[in-house]
Amino acid sequence: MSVVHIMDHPLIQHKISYIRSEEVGTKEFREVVGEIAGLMCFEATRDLKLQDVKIKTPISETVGKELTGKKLAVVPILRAGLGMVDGMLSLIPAAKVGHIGLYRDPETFEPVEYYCKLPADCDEREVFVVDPMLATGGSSTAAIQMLKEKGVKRIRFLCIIAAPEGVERMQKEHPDVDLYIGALDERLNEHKYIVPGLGDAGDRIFGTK
Ligand SMILES: O=P(O)(O)OC[C@H]1O[C@H](OP(=O)(O)OP(=O)(O)O)[C@H](O)[C@@H]1O
Ligand SMILES: O=c1cc[nH]c(=O)[nH]1
Ligand SMILES: [Mg+2]
Repeated sequence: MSVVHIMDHPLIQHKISYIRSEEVGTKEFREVVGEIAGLMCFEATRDLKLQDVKIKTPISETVGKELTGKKLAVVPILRAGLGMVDGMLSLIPAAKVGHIGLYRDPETFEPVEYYCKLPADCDEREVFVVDPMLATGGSSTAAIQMLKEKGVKRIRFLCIIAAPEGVERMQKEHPDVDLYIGALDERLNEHKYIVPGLGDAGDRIFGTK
């Protein structure tokens, strides 16, 4: 069964409360989403593997630590996931970036695929899938399935707000994918929006409504 990490860092909680407000405009919303993504990246990379490295400082020789193991990739689910990419890359700048385009059909709530471009060696990388919202779980489970079909073996999923329904579906369909969740909300409404949530993350990041 996957591990569900709910972020308890005060800065993450504070920033999430801030962007929930309908009074926060596009510029600030986008900036703070990026900041939250950076802080969540810090938490989601805690278990990356290290190896010893010899270093000569201006004072003496010593042994330090450096990252080892698989290379990394960040894969945003378009559009809203794009808002998390720069924050992730500010901590893991050598990561490659793939894109998966999905939108949720407003009638059926099923994900519709419209784009997929991944690093050629993505099957050799640890992949961080990012999307601010995990609602029914349709989009994230589909994106992760697409990555698995390309041979990706180690996947983590990061979202800023999740509904219990989405978490349950992710754990059922992808029990090998650990979840990093900024805040776990109450439920979905009749339109499958997260309550209390923050509205439509893509529209708020790009100012399309
Ligand atoms: O868990 P689900 O029920 O699938 O809902 C979550 C999805 O819905 C939103 O995307 P949306 O379809 O609004 O596309 P957008 O990012 O282009 O706005 C969100 O960014 C997720 O991708
Ligand atoms: O609450 C929700 C649900 C799906 N997508 C969003 O952007 N927000
Ligand atoms: Mg949207």
